[in-house]
Amino acid sequence: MSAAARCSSLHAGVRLPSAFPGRAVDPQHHGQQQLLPAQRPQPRHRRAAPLVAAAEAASLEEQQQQQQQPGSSENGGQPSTSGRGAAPALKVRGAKVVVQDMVKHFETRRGLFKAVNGASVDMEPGTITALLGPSGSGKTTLLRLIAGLEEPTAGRVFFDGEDITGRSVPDRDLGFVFQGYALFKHMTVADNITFGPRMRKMGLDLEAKVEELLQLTELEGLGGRYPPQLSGGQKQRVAVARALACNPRLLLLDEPFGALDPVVRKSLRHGLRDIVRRVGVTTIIVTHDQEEAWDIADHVVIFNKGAIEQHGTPEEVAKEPMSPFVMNFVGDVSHVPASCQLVRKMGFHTDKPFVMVRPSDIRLRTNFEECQSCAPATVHDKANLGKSVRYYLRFDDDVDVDLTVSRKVDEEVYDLGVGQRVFVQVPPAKMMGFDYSDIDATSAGI
Ligand SMILES: Nc1ncnc2c1ncn2[C@@H]1O[C@H](COP(=O)(O)OP(=O)(O)OP(=O)(O)O)[C@@H](O)[C@H]1O
Repeated sequence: MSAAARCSSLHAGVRLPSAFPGRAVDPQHHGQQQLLPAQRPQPRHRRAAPLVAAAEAASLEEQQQQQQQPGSSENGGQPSTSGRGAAPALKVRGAKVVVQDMVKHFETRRGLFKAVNGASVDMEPGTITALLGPSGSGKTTLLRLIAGLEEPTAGRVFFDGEDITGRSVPDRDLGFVFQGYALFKHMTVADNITFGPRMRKMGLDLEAKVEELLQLTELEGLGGRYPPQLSGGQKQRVAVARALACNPRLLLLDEPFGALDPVVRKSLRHGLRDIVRRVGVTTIIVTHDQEEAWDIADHVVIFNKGAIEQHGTPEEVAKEPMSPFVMNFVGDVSHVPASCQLVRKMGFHTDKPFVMVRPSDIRLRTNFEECQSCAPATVHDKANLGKSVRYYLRFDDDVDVDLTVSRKVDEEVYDLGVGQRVFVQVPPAKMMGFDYSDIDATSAGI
């Protein structure tokens, strides 16, 4: 198998199956809703990327299952999106990273500011962890603390059990990719890639290294170009190749796709996932894009006001949000008064004034006889969003809840008209009481 073929996931428009069966098609996140009318087929409850049609999700799932057959992984037992192994020279043993009680205070004119406030998280070797959270919640600061670019006020970082908190940046075996890529414009692609090994006098066969990395990142033939002669996606791949040139055991990416348009982003993130899996490097990515985090990461860490609100697999965090903040931050929710008909009918009790409901937890029926405990509502409006359809449901006490379904699901299952009566059920266990102060993401500081 040629290296070019190995990197096929980097081709724009090529869609690789997810390496994580069951996650990329999770109905709990950006979910598809359930409609259970009489004599209607039940929808397939799975999620691909938001608004991906159920048929596409089904075919993805089949591909994922094939990928997961015993013996299908050639990457040290790790799932591989391509079923192909890394070039041996590029393969590394990713570090196990443990962040313990990390605190960072910045001096500001208004006093000390707590940017990171007691963050603890473990990252297993070779895994991808996404740091997610609102702007200013401390994601980049934690990344910089792990890199050694900031000195912690308190807390420790361990690589493979070794305390590296006091080590300099070059002594940490890291690779970096930043949003702007920070490529050297006056150097060729090849020189950009070999910059690190040359500075560190690593004594590598630089020509061979460049070839391997150009192949891995599908940039063959572009080694002699200068950065201004590259597209945004190509620059991003050069940045990844350069970050991997010193065989890092931890790769840190801060909004690596931020400057790219959504189509290129999607294609590149699948390529990146494939590359880091094959190389085996432990990877931490800061992103604002939840779809990106869900698509690429084994673990997600949700930040709020400098603290970690929750971390776990994307499924865990989406299905079992542990706080109103996480439930509100991850995926779609509707906010309704705790005293409204829907909440009372479902028998949900809370001492909070509001309740969150995920559209993906809504069950609809068109026949009251089938669900006498349901809350009646009317389809108040229906919006065609291209690949999806949004229904606006109005309950009899004038409380509104909306839900979005893919066009295919709508055609095959929903097909409701404006003014139609529906009967709504939401499992009380899926509701969460909250006050607006619980979901306020304004930075705390001190
Ligand atoms: N050098 C600094 N001095 C003072 N405050 C800082 C410094 N660096 C970061 N901060 C503050 O710390 C908080 C966390 O910043 P950080 O960049 O980690 O947030 P973030 O979650 O990465 O945000 P974004 O998603 O917008 O990049 C912010 O309020 C920021 O203003």
